[in-house]
Amino acid sequence: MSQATPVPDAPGGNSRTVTVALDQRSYPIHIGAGLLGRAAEMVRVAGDWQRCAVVTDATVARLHLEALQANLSEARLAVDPVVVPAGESSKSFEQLAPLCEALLMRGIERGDAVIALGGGVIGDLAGFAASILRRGVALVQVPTTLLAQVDSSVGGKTGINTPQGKNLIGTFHQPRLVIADTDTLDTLPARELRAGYAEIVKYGLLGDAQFFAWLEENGLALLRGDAEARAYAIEKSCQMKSDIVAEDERESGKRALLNLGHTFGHALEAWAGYSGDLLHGEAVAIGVGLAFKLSEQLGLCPPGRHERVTAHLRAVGLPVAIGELGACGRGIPEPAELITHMMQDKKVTGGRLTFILVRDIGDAFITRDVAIDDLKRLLSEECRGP
Ligand SMILES: NC(=O)c1ccc[n+]([C@@H]2O[C@H](COP(=O)([O-])OP(=O)(O)OC[C@H]3O[C@@H](n4cnc5c(N)ncnc54)[C@H](O)[C@@H]3O)[C@@H](O)[C@H]2O)c1
Ligand SMILES: O=C(O)C(=O)C[C@@H](O)[C@H](O)[C@H](O)COP(=O)(O)O
Ligand SMILES: [Zn+2]
Repeated sequence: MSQATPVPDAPGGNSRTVTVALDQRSYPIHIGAGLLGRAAEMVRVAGDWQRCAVVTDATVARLHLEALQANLSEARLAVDPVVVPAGESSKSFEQLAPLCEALLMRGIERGDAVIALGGGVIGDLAGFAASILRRGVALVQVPTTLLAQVDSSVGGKTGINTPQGKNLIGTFHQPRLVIADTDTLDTLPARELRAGYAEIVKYGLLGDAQFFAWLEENGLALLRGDAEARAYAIEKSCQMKSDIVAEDERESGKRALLNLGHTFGHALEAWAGYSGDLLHGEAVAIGVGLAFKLSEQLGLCPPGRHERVTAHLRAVGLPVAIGELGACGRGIPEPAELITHMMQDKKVTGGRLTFILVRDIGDAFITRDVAIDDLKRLLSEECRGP
């Protein structure tokens, strides 16, 4: 279990700390209110860095950069921040090159750190830049979306998208510290909160039926701002992800469970052109629904589970079926188009697709045994519209 490794000092107060246990590269995830204004003390404990360059997006810069930058400046750690445009399209070669050059221009050396302040887009992009800058500089993740606090800031996957597919160019580069200030979620739009919630539901579905049942009871309160429910769900999600990453850092086996819903979801995002029409978490929600539907159709999972899972996702306002995509104005994808995108998935081996399917709620498994005809049957039913 990841809790076993000694943790660098926790910030105290009402915050909670989860540790990702990776021997010498273990790191803490601090979760709590008001942590942005105390970041420098945590940064000082995590590493002996001379300077820290904050990378953020334009929206987060407007809302949350000042609190972090002022605190780093007081501790004489700050250089000028680098601000990139907000949105998924920034996870691109077009943004990566100027970002790397901007970091070099600010004199970021091997003994310095990059701080990713923002959602998963900034975490993945700045994390990738940190991993290749001078062949690797330290990374601190300061996630400001629910999705980033429960998922993308943890585990070290970094990367960018290309027309060929999601995250096909990237690295594993673990952060040295994660600071999840739950106050930042107060400014997050409801749609973004729901998208992050989809990844929380994913944890229950892949490995903890009781957690899913808790979400059925408490999910709406969490989304409406219940601080205790939020903190619990963030900690629980980080703990589940940390345990898996500690066992299988580079996804040679078990880590692929974290991809539940993503084989479908990433194909849908590529089809939507990485636009704001379909958020990552929304694509994952649809993908999770499809994983349960396929599992039921193949007789791998008892009947009724797809209904229960999609009922909950629908109740919190997430899409659960490809047919619902018609509403975003792009029409509905063709099954063949989706299969072409799916064939670019990083889990494809020897030309065979890998799926994360389920025996039940809380019991996911990895399989290469889905026949292409079964997939085609599912998609041709799904791509018909409502
Ligand atoms: N590396 C991983 O393990 C991992 C895991 C899951 C998802 N991801 C990636 O994460 C990305 C999605 O991340 P995301 O959902 O955080 O999207 P995002 O980073 O685009 O953030 C969503 C939107 O919210 C805005 N925003 C961020 N914080 C805010 C705040 N506190 N208040 C108001 N607005 C705020 C952003 O400017 C953006 O417009 C995808 O690219 C996905 O592939 C990576
Ligand atoms: O950390 C992981 O491992 C995950 O799979 C988490 C996913 O939620 C995330 O979207 C990840 O970026 C997908 O990874 P990929 O390797 O399929 O690109
Ligand atoms: Zn994801």
